[in-house]
Amino acid sequence: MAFASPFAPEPPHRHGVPERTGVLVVNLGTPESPTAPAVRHYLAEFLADARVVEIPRLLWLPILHGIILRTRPAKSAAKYASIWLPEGSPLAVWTARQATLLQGYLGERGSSVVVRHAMRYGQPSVAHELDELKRAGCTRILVLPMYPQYSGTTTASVMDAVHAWALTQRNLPELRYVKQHHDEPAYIDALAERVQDTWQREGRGEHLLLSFHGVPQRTLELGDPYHCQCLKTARLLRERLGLAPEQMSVSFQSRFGRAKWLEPSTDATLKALAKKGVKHLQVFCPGFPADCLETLEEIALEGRQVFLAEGGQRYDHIPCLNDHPAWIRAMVAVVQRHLQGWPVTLADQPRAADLEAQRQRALAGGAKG
Ligand SMILES: C=CC1=C(C)c2cc3[nH]c(cc4nc(cc5[nH]c(cc1n2)c(C)c5CCC(=O)O)C(CCC(=O)O)=C4C)c(C)c3C=C
Ligand SMILES: [Fe+2]
Ligand SMILES: [Fe+2]
Repeated sequence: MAFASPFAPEPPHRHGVPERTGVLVVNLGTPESPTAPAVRHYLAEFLADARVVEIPRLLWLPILHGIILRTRPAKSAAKYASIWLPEGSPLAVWTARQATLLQGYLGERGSSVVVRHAMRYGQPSVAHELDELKRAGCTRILVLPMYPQYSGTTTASVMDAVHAWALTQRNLPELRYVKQHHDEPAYIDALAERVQDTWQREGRGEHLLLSFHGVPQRTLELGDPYHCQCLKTARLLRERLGLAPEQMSVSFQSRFGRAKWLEPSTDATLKALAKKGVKHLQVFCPGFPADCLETLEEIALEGRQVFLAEGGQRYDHIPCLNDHPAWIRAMVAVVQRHLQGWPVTLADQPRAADLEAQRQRALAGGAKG
């Protein structure tokens, strides 16, 4: 008698079908709507991940379900409502668009590379998108987390989700990961272009603040390289922009819970800069490839109020990389470096003049929103 197999059945072998390579762009995830129930559903999955909150489950789950998920969703939902786009959550809109553009730059569908995107928490799930890549004939898959700086709290959790899917597969694809790209020259170039775009439009501020998402201080003490990688990104960007050390600061935002998080906090830094007499401040978030709640609400809205209340006069939030062509080129560079050794046929390297046209075509054809 046959018993149920833990491994998914495979389609019959197909001979002569060209093998393809998949690229899976993965970001954090975001609620389906800016409502308390949707935010509760999202936070329940996100904050139950032991990579994210490193407290023994027996202690943490009662706090999560008994306190956090009863109080936080309504407050967070109001914040989400203040930044929601007609097409949906900014994080979802930008991530989908980035994947579409990356596909456009790597070659249109039908070339040997297939690009899809997934969310670590919520939809489209990592498992579903890996199934789709396999169904599309991908026998090799490169996973590209949208976290330039590696952290056990984020990047490793994306890897966990891939491994959980792999446990269900009989015929595994070859798997590779982009672990980090915090010092990739094309990423630093894209960050610099983003800042320079704002300098051209608004003039150069007196000071540039780089705000990265925070993590508990303890993760640094336990060997997480995140803090170090943030500082390296910041130094490379400062050198690339030709700024002196005293013209730029680094801070960490979005503290959660009572434990000590990385310092200095963005909030305290905004106050300190205003008190020191900085009148025109520009704030940028190099660790977030896509604008999201943490950049549009916490930095662009709340941060401005904090700075102006302490005596600052001009505050510019520099948008995240989003669909900036220099960022899509940087994604291409990162992917190409990681595809080495795999038999990939990319579309002919597009001429610079064709890139913008291709970008517009990709946007018109495929992007959500
Ligand atoms: C509870 C601990 C948290 C850790 C550790 C953490 C690390 C971390 N997060 C990002 C990127 C993003 N976080 C976002 C939202 C968000 N983050 C936490 C908590 C931790 N993050 C919460 C509770 C939330 C939800 C919003 C809220 O209720 O405040 C987002 C934005 C999501 C969106 O929908 O727009 C991003 C992106 C990184 C890079 C990181 C560690 C390096
Ligand atoms: Fe976060
Ligand atoms: Fe926040």
